[in-house]
This record gives sequence, structure tokens and C-alpha cells, in this order.
Amino acid sequence: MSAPVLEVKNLKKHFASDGWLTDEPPAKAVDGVSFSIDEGETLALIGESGSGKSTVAKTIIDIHETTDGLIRYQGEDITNPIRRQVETIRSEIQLVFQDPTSCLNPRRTIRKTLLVPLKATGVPREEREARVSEMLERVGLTDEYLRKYPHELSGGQKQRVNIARALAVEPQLLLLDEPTSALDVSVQAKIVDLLADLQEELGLTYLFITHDLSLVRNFADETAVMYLGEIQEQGPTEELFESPRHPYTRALLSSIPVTSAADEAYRPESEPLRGEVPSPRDVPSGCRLHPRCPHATEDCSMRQPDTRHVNDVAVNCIAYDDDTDGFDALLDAANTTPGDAS
Ligand SMILES: Nc1ncnc2c1ncn2[C@@H]1O[C@H](COP(=O)(O)OP(=O)(O)OP(=O)(O)O)[C@@H](O)[C@H]1O
Repeated sequence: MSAPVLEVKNLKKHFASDGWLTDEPPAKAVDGVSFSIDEGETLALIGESGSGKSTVAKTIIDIHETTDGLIRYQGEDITNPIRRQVETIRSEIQLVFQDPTSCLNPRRTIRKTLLVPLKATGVPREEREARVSEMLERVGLTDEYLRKYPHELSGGQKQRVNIARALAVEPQLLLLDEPTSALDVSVQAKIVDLLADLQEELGLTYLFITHDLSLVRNFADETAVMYLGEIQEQGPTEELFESPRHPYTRALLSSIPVTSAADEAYRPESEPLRGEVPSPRDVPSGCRLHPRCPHATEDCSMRQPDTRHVNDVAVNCIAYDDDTDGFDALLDAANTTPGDAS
């Protein structure tokens, strides 16, 4: 069996304090994240704002230096890339950002925008114009857009151009960081459809970062749920949506707006979390969700959860009980005196 396209093991990215002469602790934006993605598959990384999703992507692509852990691309260690590896990363791994407007130079026509990566990667001059047209066509735009400037395009069209630019260097892996969140709802679905078509045509592998769970269910093979720098639950998307176990996943899923009977069927009982996400500079002891968790027991504040596997899903929760498929047994146990528990 071939190696996963991307493998991330116990990845950490801690940001030191901005100011000197301060003893502020580092921000543990990513604090021990592991996952892998096979060729042609999509892993969705979901979680509230500030959970560390973008930092994972930026560390993979070497915008941020890794604090600790391992990143492998096509089986090769690229954690602290040497020069040759930087070139590979720049051509084979592409990052697509959420805001299509800020990623496009307002003074460049779409043609010029798309020519830049072709020149940079040494595509012969005589082939470039044909490649630009081909890239535009792939993302559903015609040659009439070549002479236009970004301000003449809608948000969805700009994101199509961004995707075309990412595809210009024929990447294997796209890190899609909220690629639809700056777009109207009707346009979001079209961009997701386009990404799905491109994946099928070109055999691309995706890390799809989003806080919009409604986009994930039909799109991602696997889903990892991130909270305060850690993955809390991870597994096949269908299984995770059908039987969410972690209180954080359940709270996220219960907050998705219901638009169909199918949505309703997936919606777990509402278990709202208390309060706000703490600062990554002041991570709670034990399970980092415990101050907000409706199921937290005393134990949860004192020890780190171990990863447990329930079917194909990995769950990091002390309070979740696999035997009863719920939390009641543990809560009952927590309410008895220590010696009474069997
Ligand atoms: N350069 C940096 N210096 C210090 N702290 C940072 C830096 N970049 C990110 N952080 C902090 O790391 C945490 C995670 O941020 P990140 O942007 O990765 O989260 P996210 O889940 O992608 O959220 P969003 O969807 O809002 O982008 C946040 O608390 C953020 O303030």
C-alpha cells in the first residue's frame, strides 16, 4: 500500500509572546495534532474560530516553523524543509485562502495572474497561453475573463481564479482554508461542487478547513474536530455525523441550521457549551474542554483524556462511555462515593 499523501504526527505550533520583556506564556495554537490523508481523499478539519485550523495548514506549508512533531509528504519528512523540499512544497502543495479578493493583485488582469505561476515553474513560453485558457476552463470560466481585472469579477468568480492559479503548478495536495466562507451561500455550494469535480478529474488530495459543518458532510471522507489546538474526535465523516460522541462534536453538530429532514436526523440532542473558548496562552488542565463541557466530571479537570476507538472513530473524552454509548453511566459513577464504583 502506498504512503499517505500527507501525514502529520503530534504537530505542535506554539507562538511566543509578541513583546519582549514579558513572561506571557506561548500561545499553544496547535498542540499535538495527528492525522493522515490518502491520495484522492478529503480530510475536513472543523472547529470554532481560534481552534488552530489555519495554523495547522500554515505550518504544513512552512509559513510557520514547526515547534515539534513530524510532517510527511508522500512519505518524505518535510518538517523542517531543506531547499529542494521547499521547491516541492511550493509546487505540489497549494494553499487556497478564504478571501479571494485579498489574494488577487488588483492591478493584474486574470491572464497575467495566471501566467505568474507558469513562468515561475518554468513552463515554456509557447505553452503558457494554452495552459492559461485550459486552467480557466477547468474552473468553469471562459477566455472572456482573461482581460478582466479582479474588481470586475464576483466573489465566486474570484475564488475560481484563485483555484485556477493554485492548479497552475499541477499540485497533488490542496490545503483549502475556508475557501467558501467569504462567499454567498448560493455560491458556496457551487465552489464545493467545483472542488469535488476537480478532485475526481485530477485525483487531488484535500485538507478542507472550515467551521461550516453543513459543507463537510457530503464532501469529506474523513473529519477531524479541533478544539483549542487539539483534535477531539476523528473518523469517517458519515460515522462521525451519525454518531457524534465527543461533547464538543455534539455541540457543534447541534448548532447546524436544519434545512432538511436529513439534517434533522443527524442533529444530536442539543448540549450547549458554557462560556467562551479560553486563550491558547492559558489552556485548562486535564481535558481542555472541561470548563465548558456539560458532561465534565472532576476527573476531567485532572487528567488528559486517552484516545479511545469506537468503531472507526477516535474519541478523546473521559466522560464518554463506549458501553452505554453515552455519558450517564460515568456521571452516575461520578456521583457515587469513590469506593462504591464497581
Ligand atoms: N502569528 C500568531 N501569533 C500569535 N498567536 C497566533 C498567531 N497566529 C494564530 N495565533 C493564535 O492561535 C490560535 C489559533 O488560530 P488559527 O487562526 O489557527 O485558528 P482557526 O481555527 O483557523 O480560526 P479562524 O477560523 O478564526 O482562522 C488563535 O488563538 C490565534 O489568536
